[in-house]
Amino acid sequence: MTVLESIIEGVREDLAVREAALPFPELRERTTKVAPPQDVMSILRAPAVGVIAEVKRRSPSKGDLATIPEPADLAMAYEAGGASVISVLTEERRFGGSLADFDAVRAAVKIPMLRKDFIVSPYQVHEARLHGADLVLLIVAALEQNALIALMDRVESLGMTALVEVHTAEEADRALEAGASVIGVNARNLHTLEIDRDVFGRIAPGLPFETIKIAESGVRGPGDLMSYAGHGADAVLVGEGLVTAPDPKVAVNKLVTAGSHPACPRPSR
Ligand SMILES: O=C(O)c1ccccc1NCC(=O)[C@H](O)[C@H](O)COP(=O)(O)O
Repeated sequence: MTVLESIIEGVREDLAVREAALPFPELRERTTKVAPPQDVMSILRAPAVGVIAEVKRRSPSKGDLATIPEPADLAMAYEAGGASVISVLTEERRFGGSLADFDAVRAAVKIPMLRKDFIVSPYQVHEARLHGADLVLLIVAALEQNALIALMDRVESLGMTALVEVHTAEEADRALEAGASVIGVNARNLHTLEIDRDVFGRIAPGLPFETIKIAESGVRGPGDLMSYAGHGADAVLVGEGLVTAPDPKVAVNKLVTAGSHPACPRPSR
């Protein structure tokens, strides 16, 4: 079993417990009463290379990264530093995240939020909306094509934006066939956990110019952002490099400053 398969096994077990506690029809009903999501596309289309700053306590590849006793404080630092979007990992077993973290951050920041999890069921999409998500991650490697299409439809029908994650050219083709308008190219292979920062440069230039392109993982400083920008990134998604920084607000701001610097290559759109 690969790392991704084992994560998903745990996700399905935890999901069954939540579904038993709050049946889907009741969840769906509650979702209709939440304030509408923000327009993430216009934010991601801004001329500067944006920063999606992630709340990430630990990971299968690195173990414990940061304790993050108050996710809201970290998220407010990210927002003050100029982040465009906050990503909160809600997977509990491997990443130490939760929907309670998501709620705490949602209550503290105004900018759009991404639910970062291993989404395999419409139930999780409605949960994301109920908790105030604007953007939902869908990982192509974790989904059959029909499921990917159905989950994208579900995300969009709730007014949210799907960030469709790929790691190979074949997965990028599947994302495009499914109609993805925001594609994240993850440098991390979720089966082996190896990071290859060159993957973005191999895949992103082949995507349609109107597709929003997000470079995920392995950003440790402005140099990595500039390099991804050179291959057409509209935004970078950063976890470890921010949660382990001595001052996350300063660390985000260095990336944001690099992304808006005149010397930073801009997406050709
Ligand atoms: O981070 C991991 O080890 C990991 C392992 C298996 C599946 C997903 C994983 N991470 C999710 C992410 O893609 C990252 O949290 C995100 O792209 C930020 O990466 P980084 O800046 O390198 O922390």
